[in-house]
Amino acid sequence: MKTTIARIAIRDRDLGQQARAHLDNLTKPPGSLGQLERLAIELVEMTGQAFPAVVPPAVLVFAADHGVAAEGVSAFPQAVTAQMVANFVGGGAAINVFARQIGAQLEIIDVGVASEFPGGNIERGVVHEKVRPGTANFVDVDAMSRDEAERAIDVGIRAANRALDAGCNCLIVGEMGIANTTASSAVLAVLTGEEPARVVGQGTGIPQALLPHKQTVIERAIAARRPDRSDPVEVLAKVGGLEIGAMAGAYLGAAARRTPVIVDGFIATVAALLACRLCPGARDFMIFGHRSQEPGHAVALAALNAAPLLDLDLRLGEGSGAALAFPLVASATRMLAEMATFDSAGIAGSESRE
Ligand SMILES: O=C(O)c1ccc[n+]([C@@H]2O[C@H](COP(=O)([O-])O)[C@@H](O)[C@H]2O)c1
Ligand SMILES: Cc1cc2nc[nH]c2cc1C
Repeated sequence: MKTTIARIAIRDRDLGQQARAHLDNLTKPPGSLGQLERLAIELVEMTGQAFPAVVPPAVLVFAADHGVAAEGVSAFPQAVTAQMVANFVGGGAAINVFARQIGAQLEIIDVGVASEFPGGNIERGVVHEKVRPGTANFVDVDAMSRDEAERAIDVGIRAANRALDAGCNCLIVGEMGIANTTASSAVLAVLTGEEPARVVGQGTGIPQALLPHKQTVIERAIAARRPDRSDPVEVLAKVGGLEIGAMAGAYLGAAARRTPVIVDGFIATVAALLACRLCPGARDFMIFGHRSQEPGHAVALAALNAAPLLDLDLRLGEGSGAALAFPLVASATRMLAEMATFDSAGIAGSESRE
């Protein structure tokens, strides 16, 4: 982790200025492509390329279980994590559909699934990087040890490096883990100092009436574990999750290689906040794909000063919202590279008006 963080450089603002000038020469009123223009400049600054490439993208989905599921905080049983991993391998989940649509390489990483995969161990189709078979119930004991938290982050760094070594130019990072909205809310409450009441939500769809119970579970855990909010690895170890750590690692890995990464929904954004607390410079390489319906997402986005590209009422996870945002990111790069300039198209610019 330390060597990866040490490699994270700042954005190339000078090249961004040149991209601004180029954008203003393209055949459109200056600024008329709005946020897409800002996105294009950000991509230039991130990659250090005047004409950045984001294809092909890679989707990384980190799966893990959570001991806190035993508190009855999810609408679904823990076994669904392993069952959904089997579904990812079979190609039938939403992220499979969207990854195929955008021509993405898709990798599923088991960083801590607790239950057996249906039909036995899945040898092919899953990268086996299990740090431990699920976290412990953090109401009673720490979710994991500090060493395990660091190993989970390293799993994510390795996954990012594999995708980039394979020639992918943009990362889309997602997760699967029953009860991970409880862990994410706990991490977010600690990192931001917000009341758990402000960051708790229905996750997979628990009834409104169960929200006070979920909130109490988070409050009890934070009171018992007392994580030091200035130590992100400790927060992850005490009240976090293995896939949350791995996602944070993947963002660090992308940033270290100047590669844009599209952040998905609530859990993914809490992991992004964790990565930024480990290394503030990682923020410069993040694009926020969508605004999740989970109420804590707004808190996490505000903590990162982030404005997502889409708002589609999603609350799925898996990287689905980030994958849906990818075509916009690709459009920004194609606008830069393929649009004609006023000169090349023989069109009068606004400055030639009498
Ligand atoms: O990405 C989101 O914003 C999001 C919001 C709510 C739920 N999820 C997904 O639902 C699971 C966690 O929900 P829960 O209720 O089991 O904590 C996990 O697999 C996530 O991928 C994801
Ligand atoms: C079916 C199902 C699919 C998911 N994908 C991400 N989280 C999920 C949670 C459930 C329950």
